[in-house]
Amino acid sequence: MAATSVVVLDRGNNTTCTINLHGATVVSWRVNNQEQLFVSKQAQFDGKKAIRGGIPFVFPQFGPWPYGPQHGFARIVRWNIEKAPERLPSGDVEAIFSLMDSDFTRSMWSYDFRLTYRLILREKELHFNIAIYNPSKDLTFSFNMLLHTYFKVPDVRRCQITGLHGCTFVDKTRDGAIYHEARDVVTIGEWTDRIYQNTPHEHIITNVVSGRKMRIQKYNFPDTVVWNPWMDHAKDMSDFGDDEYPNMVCVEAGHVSSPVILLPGTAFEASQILQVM
Ligand SMILES: O=P(O)(O)OC[C@H]1O[C@@H](O)[C@H](O)[C@@H](O)[C@@H]1O
Repeated sequence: MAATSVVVLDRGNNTTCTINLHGATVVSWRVNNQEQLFVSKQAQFDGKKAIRGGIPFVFPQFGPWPYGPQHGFARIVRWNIEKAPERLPSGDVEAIFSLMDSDFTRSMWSYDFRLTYRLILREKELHFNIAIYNPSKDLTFSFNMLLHTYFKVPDVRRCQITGLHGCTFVDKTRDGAIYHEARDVVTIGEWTDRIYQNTPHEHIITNVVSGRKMRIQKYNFPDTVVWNPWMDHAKDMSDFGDDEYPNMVCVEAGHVSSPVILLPGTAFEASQILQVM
C-alpha cells in the first residue's frame, strides 16, 4: 500500500501509534519502543481483506453477516483523515478518522451514517473515542460495534484476565452454549472464543510484553470478547502463522450481545483506554 495509507502519532521517547487507513486499523502501538500489539507475520496489507492483528474496527456487524463480510465493512474500507496528528498542550498527540456511508456500504447496509474515531496517544496510554451519528430524518438503524484488539504476549498460557468472574458468556466453541464464569481470573489453554456479557468497565491482562500488565477501561461497551484460535484454528487462517497463537490474545471491548439502536438525528458514543501498567 502507498505510504500515505499510514498515519503515525509520535509522542516522543519512542512512543508511537500507527494507523493504517484501511479499516482505520491501529497496526502498531509502541511504548518506549516496546510494541504492545500483535500483527501476524502473514497479515496482508493489500487493501483487500481485514488486517490480521492490531485493532480492526468491527462495524456494523459482529460475526457472520448475511448481507456482507464477517465483522462488517468498517475494517475493509478506507477511512478518511478528519484531523491529522496534532500535539496537544499536554504533549499528547491526537488524530481523528472518519467514515461515512458510500455506494459500497449502502449495498450491504442501506443507511446513512457518520462515524468518527478519535485516538489520543499519551505516555503510557492509548485512548479511543468513537461516535456514530444517524443523520436520517426518519430512519432508525441498529448495529454492533467492537474493537478487535490483538495484544502481543510472550506466552498466552501465562496471561490472566481479570474482571470476568461472575459474568455469563456465550461459548462459540460449544455451539453458542451459555455458561457462567466461576474463575476469579481467566486463563487460556485451548481454543477460546467467548462473548462475556455485561462485563465491568475494567480488565487487567497480566504478563503482556516485558512481563507488564495491560489495563483496559471501556465505556458503553457492555461486552468483552476473548479469543485465541489455538493450534487447530490457526491452521484455518491463511493470514495467520500456525505457530503464532501463543503470542497473542484478543480481548475485545464490544457492543455485540445486543444491538445499539440509533434513532434519527441521534448519536452513540463509546470509548476505550488501554494503559501499560
Ligand atoms: O477471522 P476474523 O473474521 O478476523 O475473525 C476472528 C475471530 O474474531 C472474534 O472476535 C470472533 O469471536 C471469532 O469467532 C472469530 O473467529
